[in-house]
Parts: sequence; structure tokens; C-alpha cells
Amino acid sequence: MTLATEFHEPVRLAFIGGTGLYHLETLTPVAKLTISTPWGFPSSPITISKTKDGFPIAFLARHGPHHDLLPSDVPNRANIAALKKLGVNTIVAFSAVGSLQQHIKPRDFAVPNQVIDRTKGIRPSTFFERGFVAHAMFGEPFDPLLNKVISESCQEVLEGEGVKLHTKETEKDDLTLICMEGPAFSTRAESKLYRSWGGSLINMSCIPESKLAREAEIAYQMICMSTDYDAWNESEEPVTVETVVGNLSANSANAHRIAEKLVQVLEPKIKSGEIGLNYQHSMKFSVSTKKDGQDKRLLEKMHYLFPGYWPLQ
Ligand SMILES: CSC[C@H]1O[C@H](OP(=O)(O)O)[C@H](O)[C@@H]1O
Ligand SMILES: Nc1ncnc2[nH]cnc12
Repeated sequence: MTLATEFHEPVRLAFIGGTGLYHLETLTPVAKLTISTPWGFPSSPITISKTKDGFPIAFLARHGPHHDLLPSDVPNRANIAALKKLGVNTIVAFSAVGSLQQHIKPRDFAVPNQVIDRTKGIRPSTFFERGFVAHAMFGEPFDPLLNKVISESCQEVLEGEGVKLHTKETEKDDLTLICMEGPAFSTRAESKLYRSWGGSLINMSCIPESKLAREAEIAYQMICMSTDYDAWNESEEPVTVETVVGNLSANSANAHRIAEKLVQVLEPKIKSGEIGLNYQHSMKFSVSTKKDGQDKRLLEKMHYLFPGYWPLQ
């Protein structure tokens, strides 16, 4: 089937696929969009599918359709800006992660509620710049409403498959994801340090993706698929890509099942406004730069994300 290259209806829900998840099997694309943003092109064309009720869903492959982008080279600003331009207010992002806790086994799933940023400052991590300064709140890096819906609805999908889902509720404490720079995995000493900080999971992709989604006022939650015990567990060989990919291909069917379930559950909640609006207008009053100090060229760029905010004169 030839796919449309334009799509003019607003799209509210998007999935971002990570390692091992380059499309969603349960969705049939109707359009494939190449979108240029003021921050460049996204990692991949964005495909649009529709539910039987005509609710559109976007999908983006974080590392490109052929996985040729390093975690540090993912064009996160373009990815989030392009989704925002389509009208997206809810993002569910998948990620392959290492486990920093014995009880989170390879092939388990987890819905983290906290993040520790261990990237090295080499990734562009904000839409704002000199001449237009704003600060997003990020104390809760994931949308708690979306976190709750995902945690509740994925439990039953995975139970049927004999796979454990870890959430803030099952852990009875924060479920903290460490985001490191990569591309090499951690040393054993680093891995043990992250455990001492209370880390539960580790990946290379949550930052700045989640931060930019917050700046763009989009409700965002990452779903983690555990693939290995990183390097802390001395009774196991430290993680290799082979282990990650082996466990991922065994588990990608569960990711597709989860996506299918989430589409069913999120469609009515997004339509009713129960999900997706938690951060609406949150940036409007978060700007620090006084009118006279604002760079007008930058304001025009900002209007790509926030049309109607901060009038030019
Ligand atoms: C191939 S192992 C390391 C790689 O896997 C994860 O990718 P993603 O989060 O996109 O699923 C991790 O973050 C690293 O980028
Ligand atoms: N151990 C690990 N560290 C960082 N990213 C990962 N992705 C999958 N396993 C990982």
C-alpha cells in the first residue's frame, strides 16, 4: 500500500520505539511523514496509524529504522518538536534497560517514576537558549497520571505471559532509572555506585528525551524492558549487546501486546482530556527573560512549539 506523505488531522498519542522496537506490529500505517523542524529532522520518518475508530497514533524509531544513531546522537529536539507539531500531548517511550536490582530480572518490564541524569552534557537538552530563558519543572520527570494508567493496565497483559511488571506500587519506593551517556556500558564500580544511590534500572536514552517532552508540555512515560544485570552482579558476565538483543527479541512480543493494550486504554482517556493535559500551558509563565532582553529570532523558533505564546511586540 502506498502511504500518504501528509497528514492533516491532529495526532495526540505517540509511541517512541527504542532498541529492538523499530515499528509496532499491531498498528497498520496510513501515512509516513518526513518532518523538518527548526532543530533538524527526527531520527526516522514518523508513521501514522489509526484505530478502528479513526484515532491517529504516531510512531518514531529513536535510533532510526536501521538503528544507525548512537544514544548521544539521537536528535531529541527534532523528535519531540516534530511530535509536538503533529499535536501530540502524550508520549509512551519504550527502552531496553539494564537492571541494577537482583529482583528485577532480565525480561521483566518496569515503569520508572524517577531519573538520575548521568549524561555528560554533550547532548542538546533544552529548546531554550541565550536570549530566551525558561525553566521547566522536572521534580516528577514522568507524568504521574500516565504512569498510573500504564502501571495498572500493563499488569494484566504481562501477568498472562508470566512476566513481572515493576512499578512504584510493587516496589513500594521510587523506581529510579539512571540515564548514562554510553555508548560503552558502565564499569562494575559505576554500576555499584548507582546501586548505592538507589538506582533500579539503567539506560542511555531517557535524558534529554523526557526533559524535552516536559518543555514541550507533553505527558511522557518511559516503559523499560529489562535485558541484563549491567555490570554490578559479580556472579554474571558484565552486559554485552548480545545479551541485550537476545532478551529483547524474546520479549518484543510483550512490547507489542503492551502497545496494543495502551492504545485501547489511552484513546478514550486522551479524548476526554483525562490524560495528556497535565502540562498544558505550563511553559507560558516559566520564562525568565524580560521583554527587552528577548531575542526576536528565537521567539519565532519558539512559536513552532508554542504558537500563540509570548507575542512578538
Ligand atoms: C543496545 S544496548 C544499549 C542501548 O539500548 C538502549 O536503547 P533504547 O533506550 O533506545 O531502547 C539503551 O538506552 C542504549 O541506547
Ligand atoms: N546495562 C545497560 N546499560 C545501559 N543501557 C542499557 N540498555 C540495556 N542494557 C543496558
